[in-house]
Amino acid sequence: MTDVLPFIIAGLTVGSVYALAGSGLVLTFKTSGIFNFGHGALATVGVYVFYFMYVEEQLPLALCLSVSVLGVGVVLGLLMERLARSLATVPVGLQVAATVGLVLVVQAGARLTFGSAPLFFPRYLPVGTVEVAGVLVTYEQLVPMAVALLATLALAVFFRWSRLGVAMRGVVDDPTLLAMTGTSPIAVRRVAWIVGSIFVCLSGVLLAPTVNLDSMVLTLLVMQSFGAAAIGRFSNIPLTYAGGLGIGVVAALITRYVSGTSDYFAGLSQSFPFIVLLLALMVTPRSKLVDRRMTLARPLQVWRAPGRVQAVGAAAVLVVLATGPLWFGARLSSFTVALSYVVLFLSLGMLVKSSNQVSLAHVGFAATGCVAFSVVRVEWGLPWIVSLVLAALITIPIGALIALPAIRLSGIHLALATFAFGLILEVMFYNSELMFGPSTAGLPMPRPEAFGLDTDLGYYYLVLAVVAACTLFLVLLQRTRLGRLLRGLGESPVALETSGASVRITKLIVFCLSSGMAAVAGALYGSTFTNVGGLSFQSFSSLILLVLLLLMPGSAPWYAVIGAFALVVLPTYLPGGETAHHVLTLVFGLSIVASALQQGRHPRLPSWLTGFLDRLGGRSVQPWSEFDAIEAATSPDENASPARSRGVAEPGGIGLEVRGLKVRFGGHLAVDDVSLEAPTGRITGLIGPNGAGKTTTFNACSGLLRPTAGQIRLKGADVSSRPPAARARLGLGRTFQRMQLFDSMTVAENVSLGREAELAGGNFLSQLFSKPGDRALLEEATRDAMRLCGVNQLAHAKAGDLSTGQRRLVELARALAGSFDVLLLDEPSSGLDRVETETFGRVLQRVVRERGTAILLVEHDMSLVMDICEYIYVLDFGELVFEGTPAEVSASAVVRAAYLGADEIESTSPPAPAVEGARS
Ligand SMILES: Nc1ncnc2c1ncn2[C@@H]1O[C@H](COP(=O)(O)OP(=O)(O)OP(=O)(O)O)[C@@H](O)[C@H]1O
Repeated sequence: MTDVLPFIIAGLTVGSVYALAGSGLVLTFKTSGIFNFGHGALATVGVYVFYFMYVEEQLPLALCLSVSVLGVGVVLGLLMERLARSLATVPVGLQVAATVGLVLVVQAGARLTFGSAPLFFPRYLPVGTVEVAGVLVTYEQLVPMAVALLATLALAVFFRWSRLGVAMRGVVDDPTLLAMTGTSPIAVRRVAWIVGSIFVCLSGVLLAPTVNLDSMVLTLLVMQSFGAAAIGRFSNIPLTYAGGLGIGVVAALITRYVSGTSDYFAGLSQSFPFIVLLLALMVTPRSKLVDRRMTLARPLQVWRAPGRVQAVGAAAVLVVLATGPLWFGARLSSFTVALSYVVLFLSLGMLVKSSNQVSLAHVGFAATGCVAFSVVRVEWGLPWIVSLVLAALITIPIGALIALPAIRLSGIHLALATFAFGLILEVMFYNSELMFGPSTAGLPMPRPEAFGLDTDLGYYYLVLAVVAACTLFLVLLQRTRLGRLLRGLGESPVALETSGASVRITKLIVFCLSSGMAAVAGALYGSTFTNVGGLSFQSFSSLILLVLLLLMPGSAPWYAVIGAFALVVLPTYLPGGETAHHVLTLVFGLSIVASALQQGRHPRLPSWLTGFLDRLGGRSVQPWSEFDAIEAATSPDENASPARSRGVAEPGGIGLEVRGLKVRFGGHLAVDDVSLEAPTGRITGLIGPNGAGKTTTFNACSGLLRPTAGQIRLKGADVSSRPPAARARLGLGRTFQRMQLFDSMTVAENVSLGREAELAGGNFLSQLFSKPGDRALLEEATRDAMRLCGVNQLAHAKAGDLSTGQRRLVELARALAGSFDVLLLDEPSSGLDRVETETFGRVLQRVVRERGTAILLVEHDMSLVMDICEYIYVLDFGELVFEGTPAEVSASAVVRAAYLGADEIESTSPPAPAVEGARS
């Protein structure tokens, strides 16, 4: 025992620091919904301030501690709250990039101010020991333990008993409600950020004496607290504390008993917190890993130059690059490296820009590709180009491996999982025989020998050719079904899924393609040099790549070209060597933070220029903005056929059946034993006041949430355990109360994707390739659905530019383009005026009459409900309180009580004629 105890105590000490930092992280994530990848950078600021005051200025310890922990904590907390407010509405990639930007700013700022060499950090805690169970424990070990314990206890007490603490819990559950009680959610979050920043600064100052002062090392050490936060499911502070201690102790025991037993385990202790992070993300139920952001991001609208202009631009760039060696001089290899980075940026952009998924493991994929290439080329002796292709193919299964958590995870949790994967790969495997090996010489990366391609010049042209091929591949991919699915996935995965495409398959495919392309980049990069080692592929570089990717303007391949040259070539032209490099890093970091504060908007090109380029490229300016779009949008074409492929269903046949549905959110029963039917050829209403459980019922029917009990049957078959896409393919379509459109796509593309998602389905091949005849089918379905809803004249307008009423019609058209037998329409008329609503009602009646579709309609517009519904169910507080014909519902006192409240109904005499107009 006395042998193990010192390791346990050392583990508890480090674990206490993780616990402290992790608790600060959880506190801020819990209250703001923003996960701070720059958490370690905040600690680093505190530590440098402490160093400056204590070592350089030799000020009293108490003052140094107060300023570096409390003072810096308060200032950083205030700044972070401001940044977090802007991040609440930006896509997750930019959210991650902005907080990573903080790391770049702090790292570059520290190096510019204090130099690049690690600084000696003095021990400032009292020297002495106490004996515990026969083992001497130093004060330096005891103090972090005591501080972390006291801080966590104080936080728990604060949460439990103080008014502000209760408000902090409230701000997570319902910020609007909190605001109504007179407490400002912003003020509450500000306090949370201040407390979180103080915690992490404290953890940094406690950790610093155990390592030499280096901004990168310290930042990464504090990042180890992510594992503790994951154990606390990013929301539970006591569990995070326990997780931090547990990780610290197990890591120390690994150092004692495992690390020395094999080369493969040498990095196990260091990567253990990230292994815990990855495992916790994989085993935590998906429902617990919620996106805590208050407002969901809408994708940013970007102007794209017409195809012809882009082609001319591409040809011009190609000519410049092809003639470049005439003037590159000694920088030729930098340009070759930049070209390999173009491929790396393109591969990351495919994920982040196209499908809104964040990977922080891309440099790891590049490293894997590099190693695979070397093995195939050197050990198997295969030709260069074959080795390049095989490097991609070998890396793809690794991409698929990381895509497995990706399938479950989304948003910030996916970013965390890939971050952990990249770090584990680096720390545990880079130096093993499996990858680059223990020697610093690294792996041989021979170039092709023929045609002078082994010279620097020849190899440059070879890489240029591969880059051109990859770019062409990506451009063509955007025009394929998979390209459209990826855009849909990026903008509204829910819409894609409820239209019939299995987004799991789409995610898997894109991860595989993207990792394969990153492998190509790694091999191209490696062959630029004769030998390459793991140091060239530090996983932290993946974070910088993300920052650059999101800073760069334009669509593929422009952002990749600009990003690669800004990262690799630009520094070679700047005077000042290392200093210039740090200044550039500082600029990148500050720019991404500034961009986040601007909600990710890049400065727009002047409209005269975009107009000129549009005309030059032959892009006709769409008339939709000039004519009265609303009028056009509400003139359904009576001749349009309600497109469908399943034939007309018999009226009164079995459509949707809900049996004994119960949905519980925590302690709240949102839907309580609801049973209803929506037969074919009928519009069935589902009404009830706000919060009655209507949308929850829809979500349970379409498979977006798992009910606590009950059964959903579609056309007689039990679909309760089927995922949303499978239900859609079986004939269940829907629209959403909070509209789910593909905002950067045109109306025609939106509507068409409604049907194409169904054709793509849940099969790899059908997601990758269209069948002959699909195109004609799509065109017909799209045209008919748009004409039916009167949005055909808006066909080329971007969905994101339309009014709410027009967007509702586009969403309906998208649902009608699908071949659904049952349609769930969630408040489809909200945003339409009276005339539009009546027209809308006629469209629905026509669809039901001519297609035999079953429609279940949730509506607050009672005149529309009474006009078009044949049968109505009424929900109140999750329970079905009435059902009947419109006349029976109008006459029902129970229904009026539900809408007006029981007290009011008693005093309303005689009973009101109808619930008409009852709106919430
Ligand atoms: N994800 C969730 N987590 C916790 N509670 C939820 C969640 N979704 C809904 N609720 C709660 O369930 C209840 C029913 O909500 P639901 O959105 O289904 O009502 P609704 O009838 O559609 O209301 P509205 O007419 O305002 O759309 C409400 O009390 C709501 O706050």
